[in-house]
Amino acid sequence: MTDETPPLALDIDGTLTDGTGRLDPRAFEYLQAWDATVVLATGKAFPYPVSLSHYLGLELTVIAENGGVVLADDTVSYQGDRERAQAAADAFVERGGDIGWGSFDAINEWRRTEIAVNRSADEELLRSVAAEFDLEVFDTGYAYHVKTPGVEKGTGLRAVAETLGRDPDDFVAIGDSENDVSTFDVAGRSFAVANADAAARDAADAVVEGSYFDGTASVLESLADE
Ligand SMILES: O=C(O)COP(=O)(O)O
Ligand SMILES: [Mg+2]
Repeated sequence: MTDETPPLALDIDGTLTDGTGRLDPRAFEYLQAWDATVVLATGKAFPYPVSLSHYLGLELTVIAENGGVVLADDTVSYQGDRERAQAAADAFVERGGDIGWGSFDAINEWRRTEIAVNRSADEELLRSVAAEFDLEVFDTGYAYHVKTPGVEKGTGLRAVAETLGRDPDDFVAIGDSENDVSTFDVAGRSFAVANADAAARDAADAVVEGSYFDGTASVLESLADE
């Protein structure tokens, strides 16, 4: 490795997981050995990336809820209107929609800034109700996220970089879906894994050959060889 190891901004679902949604065990090996900041940047609620960072032995530098929650250097900030998202979700259910996570909703229980809906839901109805509440819907391939427009992982990455005293351009981003497009725009270099959706593929500097963590591992290996 010639240059300094670059800091990473990594999506979780579809990027650190395998095709069945489970965390690829190699993620532990690669990320524990990474000699620079690793930011987990996810659509999942705050506790998920915090727990994962904790058990990876990483500093808690986290972007959760698609940029709704940002934690760096022991400072947390929240962006996005959960109450408005909740009102939209309630209206969606009133009109016959189903949030779809069952009776204990672990997906939204700790969510502070948006609402996530199972992809089995009626997408057309969800999008029209969200629009009535001036909210947008992101489809990550894992959930529909009913969120405040302008709240994005990329804005979160800018905030993290500033807190850490780094240039956002120093970061290498890897992801798989439309909620990673803003991260790709902010980071200096960006890679979509082969399972990525069209939005992520178009926004990335490069689309790698491997899917899921195979693709991510190939990027990390090539960065380590630079
Ligand atoms: O929670 C989701 O829908 C997707 O999560 P991700 O951003 O880590 O892929
Ligand atoms: Mg993803």
